[in-house]
Amino acid sequence: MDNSVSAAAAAHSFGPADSHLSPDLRTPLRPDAFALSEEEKIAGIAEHFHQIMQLLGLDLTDDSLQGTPRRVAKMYVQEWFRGLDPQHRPDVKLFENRYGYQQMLVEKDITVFSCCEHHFVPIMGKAHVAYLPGEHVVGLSKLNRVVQYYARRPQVQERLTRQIAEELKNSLRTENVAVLIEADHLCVMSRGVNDTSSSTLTAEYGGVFKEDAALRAEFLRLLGK
Ligand SMILES: Nc1nc2c(ncn2[C@@H]2O[C@H](COP(=O)(O)OP(=O)(O)OP(=O)(O)O)[C@@H](O)[C@H]2O)c(=O)[nH]1
Ligand SMILES: [Zn+2]
Repeated sequence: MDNSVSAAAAAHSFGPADSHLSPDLRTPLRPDAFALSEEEKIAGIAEHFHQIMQLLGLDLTDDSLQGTPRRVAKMYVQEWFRGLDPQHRPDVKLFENRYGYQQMLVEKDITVFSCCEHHFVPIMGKAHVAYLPGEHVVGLSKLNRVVQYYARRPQVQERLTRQIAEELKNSLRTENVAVLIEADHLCVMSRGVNDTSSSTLTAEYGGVFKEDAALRAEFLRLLGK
């Protein structure tokens, strides 16, 4: 590795990528993943995407195509893969449970827009998350933000599901968390096996959700499943 890159990586104030997650759940990132600035990443990706388009035989002087390499690069860095950067990790603040609410809270139909790490095409679907409040409750939007943060990375659905569950367990300070994701994979729909009707369901249950079949059934009933 180039010395200047490793020095910059070492200076990143967030430490090793995903160090707050169990090693088997971390997205595979190199130690120098954050050594380049956002603009340096965009410029580099645009250059490479320009090359891809050239190789496809496209005329990059065409008005409509000219801006595409930079458009794609910005989309990757600022939107599709913004969840790789720990600076975007949501700050999940807890509040004292003054309401004495002890039942399951479900946040359902959270939009999942992710990217298949095998083919770099979209994964689109819904996440449903639930937890049992103890002494603390969380601002509802933080549940959506946690889902979005981990979705905005190259992913497989199994890892995405477990990353969200582990983050919620840690930040909500309870094991009593459930995550269910139903999603369509464009790599299955638009190429290869070309199946437009199948979809993928994954679930992770912690604490009481893992032990209590009736609670899981109640979760699924609240989701209308
Ligand atoms: N487990 C898992 N597999 C996924 C996910 N997204 C895509 N895949 C699969 O990853 C596999 C990659 O397999 P390969 O055989 O290397 O790729 P491929 O030749 O493009 O496979 P086909 O899609 O069958 O044409 C495919 O079966 C994909 O359907 C995911 O989120 N989880
Ligand atoms: Zn794929």
